[in-house]
Amino acid sequence: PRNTDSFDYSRYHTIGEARNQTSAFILSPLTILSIIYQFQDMLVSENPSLVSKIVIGYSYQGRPINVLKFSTGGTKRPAIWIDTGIHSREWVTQASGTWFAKNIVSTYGQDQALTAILNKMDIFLEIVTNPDGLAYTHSNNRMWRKTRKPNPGSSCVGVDPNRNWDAGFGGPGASGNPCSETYRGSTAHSESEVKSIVDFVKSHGNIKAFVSIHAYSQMLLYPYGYTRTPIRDEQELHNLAKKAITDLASLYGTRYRYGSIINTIYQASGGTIDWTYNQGIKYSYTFELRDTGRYGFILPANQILPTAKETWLALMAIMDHTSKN
Ligand SMILES: O=C(NO)N[C@H](Cc1ccccc1)C(=O)O
Ligand SMILES: [Zn+2]
Repeated sequence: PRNTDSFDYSRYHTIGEARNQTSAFILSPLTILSIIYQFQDMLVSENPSLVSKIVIGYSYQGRPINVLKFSTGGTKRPAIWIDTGIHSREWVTQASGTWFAKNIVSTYGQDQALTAILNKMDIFLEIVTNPDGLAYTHSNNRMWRKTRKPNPGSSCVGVDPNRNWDAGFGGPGASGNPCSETYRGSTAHSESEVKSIVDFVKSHGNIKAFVSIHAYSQMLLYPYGYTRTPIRDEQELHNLAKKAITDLASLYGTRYRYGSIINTIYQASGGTIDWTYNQGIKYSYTFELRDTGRYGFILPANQILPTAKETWLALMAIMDHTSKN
Protein backbone atom coordinates (compact mmCIF):
# COMPACT_ATOMS: atom_id res chain seq x y z
CA PRO A 1 0.00 0.00 0.00
CA ARG A 2 1.28 3.49 -0.80
CA ASN A 3 -0.07 5.13 2.35
CA THR A 4 -2.13 4.40 5.44
CA ASP A 5 -5.29 5.59 3.71
CA SER A 6 -4.98 2.97 0.99
CA PHE A 7 -3.98 0.26 3.50
CA ASP A 8 -6.68 -2.43 3.65
CA TYR A 9 -7.64 -2.73 7.35
CA SER A 10 -10.16 -5.43 6.55
CA ARG A 11 -7.51 -8.01 5.69
CA TYR A 12 -4.88 -9.87 7.65
CA HIS A 13 -1.42 -8.54 6.92
CA THR A 14 1.58 -10.59 7.83
CA ILE A 15 5.05 -11.16 6.56
CA GLY A 16 3.80 -13.64 4.01
CA GLU A 17 2.21 -10.87 2.00
CA ALA A 18 5.64 -9.62 1.08
CA ARG A 19 6.41 -13.05 -0.42
CA ASN A 20 3.97 -12.36 -3.21
CA GLN A 21 6.27 -9.67 -4.49
CA THR A 22 9.18 -10.89 -6.62
CA SER A 23 11.64 -8.99 -4.43
CA ALA A 24 10.54 -11.09 -1.48
CA PHE A 25 12.14 -14.21 -2.94
CA ILE A 26 15.47 -12.41 -3.07
CA LEU A 27 15.35 -11.05 0.50
CA SER A 28 16.05 -13.32 3.43
CA PRO A 29 13.20 -13.82 5.92
CA LEU A 30 14.94 -11.40 8.29
CA THR A 31 14.95 -8.54 5.81
CA ILE A 32 11.43 -9.17 4.58
CA LEU A 33 9.63 -6.31 6.28
CA SER A 34 6.17 -7.38 7.22
CA ILE A 35 3.40 -5.30 5.74
CA ILE A 36 2.62 -4.25 9.31
CA TYR A 37 6.16 -2.89 9.75
CA GLN A 38 5.80 -0.92 6.54
CA PHE A 39 2.45 0.38 7.84
CA GLN A 40 4.14 1.58 11.03
CA ASP A 41 6.78 3.52 9.11
CA MET A 42 4.16 5.07 6.81
CA LEU A 43 2.05 6.15 9.80
CA VAL A 44 5.05 7.84 11.41
CA SER A 45 6.09 9.62 8.22
CA GLU A 46 2.51 10.81 7.62
CA ASN A 47 2.04 12.08 11.19
CA PRO A 48 5.48 13.18 12.45
CA SER A 49 4.12 15.55 15.08
CA LEU A 50 1.91 12.91 16.72
CA VAL A 51 3.54 9.52 16.11
CA SER A 52 7.04 8.18 16.62
CA LYS A 53 8.50 4.70 16.55
CA ILE A 54 10.63 3.30 19.36
CA VAL A 55 12.62 0.08 18.98
CA ILE A 56 12.51 -1.40 22.49
CA GLY A 57 14.53 -4.48 21.61
CA TYR A 58 14.97 -7.36 19.19
CA SER A 59 13.31 -10.75 18.90
CA TYR A 60 15.30 -13.97 19.21
CA GLN A 61 15.67 -14.09 15.42
CA GLY A 62 16.73 -10.44 15.31
CA ARG A 63 13.55 -8.69 14.23
CA PRO A 64 13.11 -5.19 15.71
CA ILE A 65 10.46 -4.92 18.42
CA ASN A 66 8.63 -1.72 17.47
CA VAL A 67 6.43 0.40 19.71
CA LEU A 68 4.43 3.32 18.32
CA LYS A 69 4.31 6.35 20.62
CA PHE A 70 1.41 8.76 20.29
CA SER A 71 2.20 12.04 22.06
CA THR A 72 1.14 15.68 21.85
CA GLY A 73 4.04 16.96 23.93
CA GLY A 74 5.50 17.04 27.42
CA THR A 75 8.12 14.65 28.74
CA LYS A 76 7.34 11.29 30.41
CA ARG A 77 3.65 12.12 30.59
CA PRO A 78 1.45 9.55 32.34
CA ALA A 79 0.95 6.85 29.73
CA ILE A 80 -1.25 4.02 28.51
CA TRP A 81 0.29 0.84 27.08
CA ILE A 82 -1.51 -1.45 24.62
CA ASP A 83 0.03 -4.56 23.12
CA THR A 84 -1.39 -7.00 20.54
CA GLY A 85 -0.12 -10.24 19.07
CA ILE A 86 1.96 -11.53 21.98
CA HIS A 87 0.50 -14.90 20.97
CA SER A 88 1.28 -14.88 17.27
CA ARG A 89 -1.68 -16.99 16.03
CA GLU A 90 -4.20 -14.51 17.44
CA TRP A 91 -4.24 -12.59 14.15
CA VAL A 92 -7.34 -10.51 14.85
CA THR A 93 -5.36 -8.75 17.61
CA GLN A 94 -2.50 -7.46 15.42
CA ALA A 95 -5.07 -6.49 12.80
CA SER A 96 -7.07 -4.62 15.46
CA GLY A 97 -3.90 -2.94 16.72
CA THR A 98 -3.19 -1.69 13.22
CA TRP A 99 -6.67 -0.21 13.02
CA PHE A 100 -6.27 1.35 16.51
CA ALA A 101 -3.13 3.13 15.32
CA LYS A 102 -4.85 4.59 12.26
CA ASN A 103 -7.93 5.48 14.30
CA ILE A 104 -5.86 7.48 16.78
CA VAL A 105 -4.27 9.67 14.10
CA SER A 106 -7.58 9.98 12.22
CA THR A 107 -9.74 11.04 15.17
CA TYR A 108 -7.32 13.07 17.31
CA GLY A 109 -8.64 16.63 17.12
CA GLN A 110 -12.09 15.38 16.08
CA ASP A 111 -13.16 13.01 18.84
CA GLN A 112 -13.47 15.05 22.02
CA ALA A 113 -12.76 12.18 24.44
CA LEU A 114 -9.65 10.93 22.62
CA THR A 115 -8.35 14.47 22.18
CA ALA A 116 -8.72 15.11 25.92
CA ILE A 117 -6.84 11.89 26.70
CA LEU A 118 -3.97 12.63 24.29
CA ASN A 119 -3.68 16.21 25.54
CA LYS A 120 -2.80 14.78 28.97
CA MET A 121 -1.34 11.32 28.38
CA ASP A 122 0.82 9.38 25.93
CA ILE A 123 -0.26 6.13 24.30
CA PHE A 124 2.25 3.35 23.55
CA LEU A 125 1.08 0.67 21.10
CA GLU A 126 3.06 -2.49 20.35
CA ILE A 127 1.28 -4.17 17.42
CA VAL A 128 3.67 -7.06 16.64
CA THR A 129 4.67 -8.22 20.11
CA ASN A 130 5.88 -11.62 18.89
CA PRO A 131 7.42 -11.00 15.44
CA ASP A 132 9.20 -14.36 15.11
CA GLY A 133 5.98 -16.17 15.97
CA LEU A 134 4.01 -14.08 13.49
CA ALA A 135 6.45 -14.88 10.72
CA TYR A 136 6.19 -18.56 11.63
CA THR A 137 2.37 -18.56 11.54
CA HIS A 138 2.75 -17.41 7.97
CA SER A 139 5.60 -19.55 6.78
CA ASN A 140 5.05 -22.84 8.62
CA ASN A 141 2.30 -23.19 11.20
CA ARG A 142 -0.78 -20.96 11.40
CA MET A 143 -1.41 -22.18 14.95
CA TRP A 144 1.94 -21.09 16.42
CA ARG A 145 1.56 -19.38 19.84
CA LYS A 146 4.95 -19.17 21.51
CA THR A 147 8.28 -17.48 20.77
CA ARG A 148 10.71 -19.20 18.40
CA LYS A 149 13.74 -19.53 20.65
CA PRO A 150 15.07 -23.12 20.80
CA ASN A 151 15.03 -24.84 24.18
CA PRO A 152 18.41 -26.39 25.08
CA GLY A 153 18.12 -30.14 25.56
CA SER A 154 14.77 -30.32 23.80
CA SER A 155 13.65 -30.67 20.20
CA CYS A 156 10.68 -28.46 21.05
CA VAL A 157 10.94 -24.75 20.28
CA GLY A 158 9.51 -21.71 22.03
CA VAL A 159 8.34 -20.30 25.33
CA ASP A 160 4.82 -19.06 26.11
CA PRO A 161 5.30 -15.29 26.47
CA ASN A 162 2.19 -15.19 28.66
CA ARG A 163 3.85 -17.43 31.28
CA ASN A 164 7.36 -15.93 31.23
CA TRP A 165 6.78 -12.89 33.46
CA ASP A 166 8.08 -12.61 37.03
CA ALA A 167 4.70 -12.89 38.71
CA GLY A 168 4.08 -16.19 40.42
CA PHE A 169 6.61 -17.49 37.89
CA GLY A 170 6.92 -21.26 37.84
CA GLY A 171 3.89 -21.80 40.04
CA PRO A 172 0.80 -23.81 39.11
CA GLY A 173 -0.74 -22.67 35.84
CA ALA A 174 2.31 -23.04 33.61
CA SER A 175 4.34 -25.97 32.34
CA GLY A 176 8.00 -26.87 32.84
CA ASN A 177 7.92 -28.95 29.66
CA PRO A 178 9.46 -27.18 26.64
CA CYS A 179 7.02 -29.05 24.39
CA SER A 180 4.00 -27.56 26.15
CA GLU A 181 2.08 -24.61 24.69
CA THR A 182 2.28 -23.04 28.15
CA TYR A 183 6.00 -23.64 28.74
CA ARG A 184 7.13 -20.90 31.11
CA GLY A 185 10.79 -20.80 30.02
CA SER A 186 13.93 -21.58 32.04
CA THR A 187 13.77 -18.34 34.03
CA ALA A 188 11.44 -15.35 34.28
CA HIS A 189 12.01 -12.82 31.49
CA SER A 190 14.14 -15.30 29.55
CA GLU A 191 12.46 -14.19 26.30
CA SER A 192 13.73 -10.96 24.73
CA GLU A 193 10.17 -10.23 23.59
CA VAL A 194 9.18 -10.12 27.27
CA LYS A 195 12.38 -8.60 28.71
CA SER A 196 12.16 -5.69 26.25
CA ILE A 197 8.76 -4.70 27.66
CA VAL A 198 9.92 -5.25 31.26
CA ASP A 199 12.84 -2.88 30.70
CA PHE A 200 10.68 -0.31 28.93
CA VAL A 201 8.02 -0.30 31.68
CA LYS A 202 10.69 0.04 34.39
CA SER A 203 12.58 2.81 32.58
CA HIS A 204 9.44 4.77 31.74
CA GLY A 205 8.09 4.61 35.29
CA ASN A 206 4.87 6.56 34.60
CA ILE A 207 2.60 4.02 32.90
CA LYS A 208 -0.89 4.17 34.42
CA ALA A 209 -2.75 1.56 32.35
CA PHE A 210 -1.48 -1.64 30.70
CA VAL A 211 -3.71 -3.55 28.27
CA SER A 212 -2.54 -6.81 26.69
CA ILE A 213 -4.83 -7.99 23.89
CA HIS A 214 -5.40 -11.66 23.10
CA ALA A 215 -7.97 -13.73 21.28
CA TYR A 216 -10.33 -15.55 21.52
CA SER A 217 -13.18 -16.02 24.10
CA GLN A 218 -14.75 -12.56 24.38
CA MET A 219 -13.59 -11.75 27.89
CA LEU A 220 -12.17 -8.74 29.74
CA LEU A 221 -9.84 -9.94 32.47
CA TYR A 222 -7.98 -8.32 35.35
CA PRO A 223 -5.35 -9.80 37.73
CA TYR A 224 -4.61 -12.20 39.23
CA GLY A 225 -4.10 -15.40 37.29
CA TYR A 226 -1.48 -16.94 39.56
CA THR A 227 -3.34 -16.70 42.87
CA ARG A 228 -6.89 -16.59 44.18
CA THR A 229 -5.93 -13.67 46.42
CA PRO A 230 -8.02 -10.75 45.14
CA ILE A 231 -6.14 -7.62 44.06
CA ARG A 232 -6.49 -4.59 46.33
CA ASP A 233 -8.28 -2.69 43.55
CA GLU A 234 -10.66 -5.49 42.62
CA GLN A 235 -13.84 -3.46 43.14
CA GLU A 236 -12.67 -0.58 40.95
CA LEU A 237 -11.31 -2.79 38.18
CA HIS A 238 -14.44 -4.94 38.23
CA ASN A 239 -16.71 -1.92 37.85
CA LEU A 240 -14.55 -0.42 35.12
CA ALA A 241 -14.55 -3.75 33.26
CA LYS A 242 -18.33 -3.80 33.44
CA LYS A 243 -18.53 -0.30 31.99
CA ALA A 244 -16.01 -1.18 29.27
CA ILE A 245 -17.84 -4.29 28.07
CA THR A 246 -21.15 -2.44 28.16
CA ASP A 247 -19.69 0.17 25.81
CA LEU A 248 -18.26 -2.62 23.64
CA ALA A 249 -21.65 -4.34 23.41
CA SER A 250 -23.38 -1.08 22.41
CA LEU A 251 -21.98 -1.29 18.87
CA TYR A 252 -22.95 -4.78 17.62
CA GLY A 253 -24.28 -6.50 20.72
CA THR A 254 -21.13 -8.59 21.21
CA ARG A 255 -21.27 -10.13 24.67
CA TYR A 256 -18.21 -10.35 26.90
CA ARG A 257 -17.67 -12.00 30.25
CA TYR A 258 -15.41 -10.26 32.75
CA GLY A 259 -13.62 -10.86 36.01
CA SER A 260 -10.24 -11.93 37.37
CA ILE A 261 -8.19 -14.31 35.25
CA ILE A 262 -8.24 -17.13 37.78
CA ASN A 263 -11.99 -16.89 38.41
CA THR A 264 -13.01 -16.36 34.78
CA ILE A 265 -10.69 -18.68 32.86
CA TYR A 266 -8.24 -20.76 34.91
CA GLN A 267 -5.09 -20.47 36.99
CA ALA A 268 -2.18 -19.14 34.95
CA SER A 269 1.20 -18.15 36.39
CA GLY A 270 3.78 -15.78 34.93
CA GLY A 271 1.17 -13.77 33.02
CA THR A 272 1.76 -10.28 31.64
CA ILE A 273 -0.77 -8.26 33.58
CA ASP A 274 -0.06 -9.97 36.91
CA TRP A 275 3.45 -8.56 36.57
CA THR A 276 2.33 -5.11 35.45
CA TYR A 277 -0.19 -4.87 38.28
CA ASN A 278 2.51 -5.82 40.79
CA GLN A 279 4.66 -3.05 39.27
CA GLY A 280 1.98 -0.64 40.48
CA ILE A 281 0.11 -0.23 37.19
CA LYS A 282 -3.40 -0.31 38.64
CA TYR A 283 -5.38 -0.44 35.37
CA SER A 284 -3.99 -3.74 34.08
CA TYR A 285 -6.28 -5.71 31.77
CA THR A 286 -6.20 -8.55 29.28
CA PHE A 287 -8.75 -8.69 26.48
CA GLU A 288 -9.80 -11.91 24.78
CA LEU A 289 -11.33 -10.73 21.50
CA ARG A 290 -13.79 -12.52 19.18
CA ASP A 291 -15.07 -15.12 18.85
CA THR A 292 -16.28 -17.75 21.34
CA GLY A 293 -15.06 -20.74 19.38
CA ARG A 294 -16.93 -21.01 16.12
CA TYR A 295 -13.82 -19.91 14.18
CA GLY A 296 -11.47 -19.42 17.14
CA PHE A 297 -8.04 -18.18 16.08
CA ILE A 298 -9.02 -18.45 12.39
CA LEU A 299 -11.50 -15.60 12.60
CA PRO A 300 -12.69 -14.58 9.12
CA ALA A 301 -11.17 -11.30 7.93
CA ASN A 302 -14.64 -9.77 7.53
CA GLN A 303 -14.82 -9.65 11.33
CA ILE A 304 -11.61 -7.61 11.73
CA LEU A 305 -13.21 -4.18 11.42
CA PRO A 306 -16.24 -4.89 13.62
CA THR A 307 -13.93 -6.46 16.23
CA ALA A 308 -11.52 -3.51 16.16
CA LYS A 309 -14.30 -0.91 16.36
CA GLU A 310 -16.16 -2.50 19.28
CA THR A 311 -12.92 -3.13 21.16
CA TRP A 312 -11.93 0.51 20.72
CA LEU A 313 -15.03 1.55 22.69
CA ALA A 314 -13.91 -0.61 25.62
CA LEU A 315 -10.36 0.75 25.37
CA MET A 316 -11.73 4.30 25.41
CA ALA A 317 -13.64 3.53 28.62
CA ILE A 318 -10.44 2.29 30.25
CA MET A 319 -8.32 5.18 28.93
CA ASP A 320 -10.93 7.77 29.93
CA HIS A 321 -11.18 6.38 33.46
CA THR A 322 -7.38 6.25 33.72
CA SER A 323 -7.04 9.87 32.60
CA LYS A 324 -9.46 10.96 35.32
CA ASN A 325 -8.04 8.99 38.26
O1 LIG B 1 -3.98 -17.59 25.47
C1 LIG B 1 -4.82 -16.83 25.91
N1 LIG B 1 -5.51 -16.04 25.11
O2 LIG B 1 -5.20 -16.02 23.81
N2 LIG B 1 -5.16 -16.70 27.21
C2 LIG B 1 -5.09 -17.80 28.09
C3 LIG B 1 -5.67 -17.40 29.44
C4 LIG B 1 -4.97 -16.26 30.10
C5 LIG B 1 -5.36 -14.96 29.85
C6 LIG B 1 -4.71 -13.88 30.51
C7 LIG B 1 -3.67 -14.14 31.38
C8 LIG B 1 -3.26 -15.46 31.62
C9 LIG B 1 -3.92 -16.51 30.96
C10 LIG B 1 -3.66 -18.29 28.24
O3 LIG B 1 -3.57 -19.51 28.53
O4 LIG B 1 -2.72 -17.53 28.10
ZN1 LIG C 1 -3.22 -15.43 23.85
